[in-house]
Formats: sequence, structure tokens, C-alpha cells
Amino acid sequence: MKAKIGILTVSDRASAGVYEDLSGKAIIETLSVYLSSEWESVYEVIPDEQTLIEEALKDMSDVQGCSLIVTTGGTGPALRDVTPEATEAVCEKMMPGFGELMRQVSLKYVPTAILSRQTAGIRGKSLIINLPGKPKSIRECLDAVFPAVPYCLDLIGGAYLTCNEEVMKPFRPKA
Ligand SMILES: Nc1ncnc2c1ncn2[C@@H]1O[C@H](COP(=O)(O)OP(=O)(O)OP(=O)(O)O)[C@@H](O)[C@H]1O
Ligand SMILES: Nc1nc2c(c(=O)[nH]1)N[C@H]1C(S)=C(S)[C@@H](COP(=O)(O)O)O[C@H]1N2
Repeated sequence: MKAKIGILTVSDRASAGVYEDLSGKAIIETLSVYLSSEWESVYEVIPDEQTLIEEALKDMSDVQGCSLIVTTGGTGPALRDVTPEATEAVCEKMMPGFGELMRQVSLKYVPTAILSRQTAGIRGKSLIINLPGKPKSIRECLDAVFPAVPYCLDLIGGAYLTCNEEVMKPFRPKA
């Protein structure tokens, strides 16, 4: 089965066309490097509005059937940063280890890593992961948490992902 992966860019300015969405592109590029199994993307760019974020996450999970949904942007402390709230509102179960690890690893790159409230959670058969908005944060964060993603999808009944092991080695304890 071809995996579907949602890429959701949450940015007032990227959605208004003020700048090109380099972060969504970076997610697609990074996943293309990691994954050896077939997959297709479901891609959307929306402003920092909680109801729109929730609608997009629900659509990608329930209607499009995405096993994995990666968001970028809106994780900080600013008034309009509400991606973690939207994620929590649509998830049945939170996966706090993802945010903990990404913040810890990000501190190697920027002292402002602790300003991201990025989290992750499960909605149905979808794993939703928040990444910060900066294009360079995408690879920094995904390199850290992606080894656990394929097994997480196995556990929730999502698509079976395989990786190009020279660049990304997934860990499946029962394999
Ligand atoms: N999707 C994106 N594509 C390209 N650059 C981005 C993107 N998101 C953020 N950036 C860059 O990172 C910087 C800091 O991110 P910031 O969190 O302010 O962006 P943002 O949340 O997208 O902002 P806004 O929603 O106000 O447009 C931005 O000024 C921009 O240069
Ligand atoms: N790996 C990584 N994490 C990072 C950053 C980064 O450049 N690299 N930027 C930080 C900054 S400056 C902010 S304000 C927060 C929140 O970013 P967001 O609101 O764009 O999601 O993420 C932080 N986490």
C-alpha cells in the first residue's frame, strides 16, 4: 500500500505569498531522501488560525488517510502561534517524547530551541508531528525523531515505511 503523508505549512506569510514556503518543501525533500517505500504527499499551506489547522489535520487524517502528518510553523510563544493547541485538540493521544527529543537536539543548533512548544500525537491511524517554522529546523528535527516513526506507524495500524538505511535507520524492536 502506497503511504500517504500530509505536509501542513502553518504560516501567515507563506500562505499569503509574502515568501515561498521553503519549510514545506524541506519536509518533502527530507522524506524523499529517507524513504525507500512508495509514498505520496498531501500538501497544504494555511495561515495561523486554530480552526483552519484543526480542519486541515482532520481532513488529512480522516478523509485523505495520511499515516503521517508533519506540520511546520506556529509552535512558538507569539499570540498567533497555535499549532500545538490545534494538534492537541484533534489527537486522542499525545506523544510528548517527540517534542522533548526535538527540543533537546535543537539546543545544539540554537539557544532559542526552548521557545518551540512542538509536540506530536495520534489521531486514528495517523501520527502528527509538529516542526518549527524555520526551513533549517526541518532536517535538524526529523533526523532526531524519524528513527522511531516507522515503528510508531506499525503500532497504530498505519502504512509500513521502509528507509534508505545509509541515510536513515529506522528501529523496529520486534524485527
Ligand atoms: N514556511 C516557511 N518558508 C520559508 N521561510 C519560513 C517559513 N516559515 C518561517 N520561515 C522563516 O523563518 C523566520 C521565522 O519564523 P516565524 O516563526 O516568524 O515564521 P512564521 O510563523 O511563518 O511567521 P508568520 O506566520 O508570521 O508568517 C521567518 O521570518 C522566515 O524567514
Ligand atoms: N532545530 C531548530 N529548532 C528551532 C529553531 C531552529 O532554528 N532550529 N528555531 C527556534 C525558534 S527561534 C523559535 S521562535 C521556535 C518556534 O518557531 P515557530 O513559531 O516558527 O514554530 O522554534 C525554535 N526551534
